[in-house]
Amino acid sequence: MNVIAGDIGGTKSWLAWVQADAQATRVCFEHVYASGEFVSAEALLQQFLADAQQTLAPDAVCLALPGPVQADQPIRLTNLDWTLEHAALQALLNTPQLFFMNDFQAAAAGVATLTADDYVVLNAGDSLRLRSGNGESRVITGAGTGLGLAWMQADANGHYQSFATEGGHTDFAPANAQQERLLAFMRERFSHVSWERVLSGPGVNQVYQFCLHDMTGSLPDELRDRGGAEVNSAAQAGDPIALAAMELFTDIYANWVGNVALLYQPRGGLYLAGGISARIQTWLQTPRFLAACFDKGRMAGLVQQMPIYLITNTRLGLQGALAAALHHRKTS
Ligand SMILES: Nc1ncnc2c1ncn2[C@@H]1O[C@H](COP(=O)(O)OP(=O)(O)OP(=O)(O)O)[C@@H](O)[C@H]1O
Repeated sequence: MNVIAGDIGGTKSWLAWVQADAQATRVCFEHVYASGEFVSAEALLQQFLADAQQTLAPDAVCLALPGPVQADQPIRLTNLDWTLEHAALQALLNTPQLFFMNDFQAAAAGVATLTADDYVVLNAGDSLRLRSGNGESRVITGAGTGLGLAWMQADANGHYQSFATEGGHTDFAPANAQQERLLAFMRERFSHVSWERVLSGPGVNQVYQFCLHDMTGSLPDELRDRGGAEVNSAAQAGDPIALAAMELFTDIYANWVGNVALLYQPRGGLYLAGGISARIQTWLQTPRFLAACFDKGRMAGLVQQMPIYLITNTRLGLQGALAAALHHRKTS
């Protein structure tokens, strides 16, 4: 059968046309598009159909979307000015089955497709004692254009079902005096300061601006617009303000990961994904990351038991959307 799988993001959209049978899957065409170059999902998919040059109609299409997904309702994306209408897209794609799912729910579904080369261990936790993932709950979170979070629970057959959340939009909580100053700085700019406002590409820029203001007392216009990639490379080049910003970002990322560990107790694994995580691998492997992650007072020992993995395979969301489409076809 012919399947289109897509991982739609605020920055990039990754689409693939795949042929699958009971034995194997074969990628016929795959491409990563810059989301901002398209006015709508329709425009993006029209371009994809033209590029893929397939003659048959797809039997199923699964699109992973950044934002809350509710059946039978138009879907507004969180960090992209697109609204997706199920019926209109289904007609455009000429498919009998079009599924929408949350992007981190898809990333969660993609965890089952990973091999040992696709992730690194940040904290071994009790995974060896528990023989990792044997029916234990798992959770996946990560910073990209936004901050995603989904959790997974194994069913009676050992197949992990994934569940979306909008946890990235919960209230940011500062863990120390410096972070309290950051919160005050951000409250002047946003009516609601969520974890995503801090832990995302735009968030790296906010943290950098805060450090600039906090350390020098001024905020020159020419230094305001430094994106995640620019701040990260300036830090590596030794820029003291960018360095302070990346350290603060790493601490706050760790605080969030520690919170997620306490909320879900994911003894099957706490996975980090998202476009930023793999790109800041060196920061996540510094001792300060785990130190801040475990800094949970009387519950520090509990957080230490959770295995924490950094996923380095950037194709995760696409693989998850494809796995979900194939599983759905099999069970429907
Ligand atoms: N080297 C880097 N260091 C830190 N941040 C980076 C780096 N390169 C890119 N980014 C940030 O990563 C973000 C893009 O993340 P990602 O690739 O996950 O995009 P996306 O899949 O479109 O996002 P989402 O699914 O969250 O909407 C951008 O905001 C960018 O600023």
